[in-house]
Amino acid sequence: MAAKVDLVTATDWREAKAFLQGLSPKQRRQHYFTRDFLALKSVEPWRRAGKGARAPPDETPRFPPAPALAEKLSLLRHDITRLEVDAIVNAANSSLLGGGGVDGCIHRAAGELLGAECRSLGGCETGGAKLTCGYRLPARYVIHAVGPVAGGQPGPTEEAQLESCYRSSLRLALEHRLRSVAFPCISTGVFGYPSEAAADVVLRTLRLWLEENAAKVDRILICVFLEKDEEIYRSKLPLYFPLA
Ligand SMILES: NC(=O)c1ccc[n+]([C@H]2O[C@H](COP(=O)([O-])OP(=O)(O)OC[C@H]3O[C@@H](n4cnc5c(N)ncnc54)[C@H](O)[C@@H]3O)[C@@H](O)[C@H]2O)c1
Repeated sequence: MAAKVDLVTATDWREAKAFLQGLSPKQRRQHYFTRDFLALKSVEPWRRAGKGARAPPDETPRFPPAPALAEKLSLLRHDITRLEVDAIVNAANSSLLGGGGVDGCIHRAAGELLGAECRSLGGCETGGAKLTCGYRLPARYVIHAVGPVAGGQPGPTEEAQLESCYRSSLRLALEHRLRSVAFPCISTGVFGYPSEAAADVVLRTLRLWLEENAAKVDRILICVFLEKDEEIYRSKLPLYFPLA
């Protein structure tokens, strides 16, 4: 077992990462930045939470019902830094050196060691993703994904880059045998990707990905922050993950 590390004062991210990776889930809880975390078992799968959701009356489902896939997906409105999952995805920028928005929240909650490990990564291209330890987060890992800067007018390139963020993040999760991954609404804040258009890209991507990989994960969580995003996803989920 690696030597005990104080995550508040430690300066060596490699030592801290090795220490955390050697801890049981129960032991890790002593190092969280918050006591107010949300355990995965407290988050309902869409198969149950979506019972009352209705698609817009003039729209028809784009995929057939797939209850088994709806068991692997969750929608929740929460602060992503408080989710106790294998990985949370960060809406980063190509420097990976932090910033504002959800990026700022994640770096503040994880602590200085997250920035130290990010500095060792040498940035990340748009549409790509890189993995770090979660440090003081309840999430074991952070997957830093770089979304497109859409500035309100996404074209085919930005749409493909947004899809690539999700696929790259999920590929990393499988490579590291992570079974629960929470996504924020990547690119829909400062990067200006319209929320409705982004939700269509996200839900189509997650539906197709889960059709191929459902057995390899326990849960994919869409973690929105704004009420408007919760409403958008609740109205679009029945189009991509119809329950009957
Ligand atoms: N000055 C800066 O460098 C600066 C300023 C603002 C944002 N940013 C960030 O914004 C850029 C990425 O843009 P983006 O639109 O992909 O990201 P974003 O602007 O963080 O928005 C992405 C989504 O995350 C949501 N969000 C914010 N906080 C949380 C939270 N605690 N939990 C869950 N969701 C949350 C937010 O409402 C939005 O729906 C990056 O540069 C990143 O650093 C940077």
